[in-house]
Amino acid sequence: MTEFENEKPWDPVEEMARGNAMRRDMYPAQERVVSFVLKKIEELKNGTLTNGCIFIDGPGGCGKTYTYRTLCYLMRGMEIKYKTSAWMGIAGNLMPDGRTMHKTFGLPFEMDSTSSSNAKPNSQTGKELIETQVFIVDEISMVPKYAIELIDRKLRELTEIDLPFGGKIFIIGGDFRQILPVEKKAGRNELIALSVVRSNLWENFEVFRLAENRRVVQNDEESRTNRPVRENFAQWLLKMGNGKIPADKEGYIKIPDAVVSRRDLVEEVFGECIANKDFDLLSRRVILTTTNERVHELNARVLELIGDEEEKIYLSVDTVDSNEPNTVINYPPEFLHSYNESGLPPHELKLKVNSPVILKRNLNPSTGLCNGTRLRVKCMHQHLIECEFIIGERTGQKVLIPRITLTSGKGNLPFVLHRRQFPVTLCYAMTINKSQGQTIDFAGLDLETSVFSHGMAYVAFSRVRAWEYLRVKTSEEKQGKVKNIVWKEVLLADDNQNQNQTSQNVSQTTREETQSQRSQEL
Ligand SMILES: Nc1ncnc2c1ncn2[C@@H]1O[C@H](COP(=O)(O)OP(=O)(O)OP(=O)(O)O)[C@@H](O)[C@H]1O
Repeated sequence: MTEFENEKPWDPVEEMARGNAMRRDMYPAQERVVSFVLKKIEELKNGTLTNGCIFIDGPGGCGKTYTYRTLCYLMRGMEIKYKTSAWMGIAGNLMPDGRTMHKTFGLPFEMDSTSSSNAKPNSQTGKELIETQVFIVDEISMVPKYAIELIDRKLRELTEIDLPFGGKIFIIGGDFRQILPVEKKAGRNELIALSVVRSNLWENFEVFRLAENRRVVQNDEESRTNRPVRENFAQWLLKMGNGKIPADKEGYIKIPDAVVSRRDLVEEVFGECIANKDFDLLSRRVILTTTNERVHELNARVLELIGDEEEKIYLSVDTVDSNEPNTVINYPPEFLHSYNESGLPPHELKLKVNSPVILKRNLNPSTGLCNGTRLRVKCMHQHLIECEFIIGERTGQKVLIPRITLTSGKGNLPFVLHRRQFPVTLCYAMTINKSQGQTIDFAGLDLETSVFSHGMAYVAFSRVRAWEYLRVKTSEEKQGKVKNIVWKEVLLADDNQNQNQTSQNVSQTTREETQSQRSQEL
């Protein structure tokens, strides 16, 4: 049920009370965002709004989602029509009525500067976009600027109002210390150019900063007793994200000794859970690594270690869709079955009861089944897999996963491959890129092969709430050090300024080292 469906399941008075209760608990920077948005809503209502663009900058855990949720409840109370979305379904799912941006704005899957949305004035999407007064878009660092520019053009066209985003209130939030838009084969300059901060629209956004990490210092007993250590972790993460931790000339930074793994990482992360058959604990632990090949290796190894649990192998049906009549001859089934790409489940899907799996497609975002949702296998049938949610509000809730037909990504093969399979893969391990937006109880970071892009190390370290939930495997050569790539051009001006102040203290060497790191990446 969304904002636009007839029978709203909420009562505006209750929602207003809920929003106000959350608002009372806000820290001052969050409150400033809410007051500003409410002022903009007043301007919108009395027809004086000329620019409703707002950016909420917040490192992970600083309460962006909490702020969006508060705003949504207040807007429900005020009967203001809003839409919440994110680039990835998993992030959209954390907000009330959250959807993917593709669904919300009718975006095409492949985009460039000339792309257009399929939302026509008379279509359902078009009508809803016209009616919407406030948009909230999360995880903005992953969004290519073309998407935002396309939305701006579409809203101007639909509303016939020549103001940014057609005179709507357009709130974006995120953290540019995190991974940037993913674009195959794009280098540093191209990725930076793709970022929303490089769009002409960027200058319209009023910037608000949230800087208190509320995830690491929650109001529970554990956080209260460990508060100084937790705060130290939050500050270290921020310094890492801003590129303020001194690095050696290859860009490697020292990490605290206590988190360095000196044993086999798989043993260290999963050994005890496997020995105790504690599958609940096990499924909430994940090893994060840099490449898909390494993910497959690690998943296979952990599955092997889990002794005699019931196992099933599901084989996919792979077919080719091409106008080229010889395709089937050129590409025999063995070749199709051997094909793997990150968006597809494998041909041979080997699962055990209690294995954690991750969804590869948005099956039903409104029920929490998004690309990136983590589940635990409970029962394996021939045509269905029974799973339960591992984390979040739905923990323990049961769901049935059917087989579906998935299609290979555009341009990856000279033809389109259709694979009929359960849309899941094992997730004892996942790539750091895939983990963006996930909260993980305990993470092993497999950084023997170093990270290769902006924000990867920061995303990996910031998935957990405290130092004690991390184990990091570094390379033999760089014992106790990990590579930290920070492209300062995408950070906001103040972060760079603070950085400059700090780096004056840190010494000239750091700057030279960063320069050398940059030239290496280029
Ligand atoms: N003012 C607040 N009062 C109480 N709890 C809060 C407040 N702000 C945030 N929190 C809690 O802190 C935790 C982190 O907040 P939240 O998920 O909103 O952060 P975030 O910035 O969206 O993080 P991420 O970018 O990693 O998703 C959540 O459990 C949230 O409920």
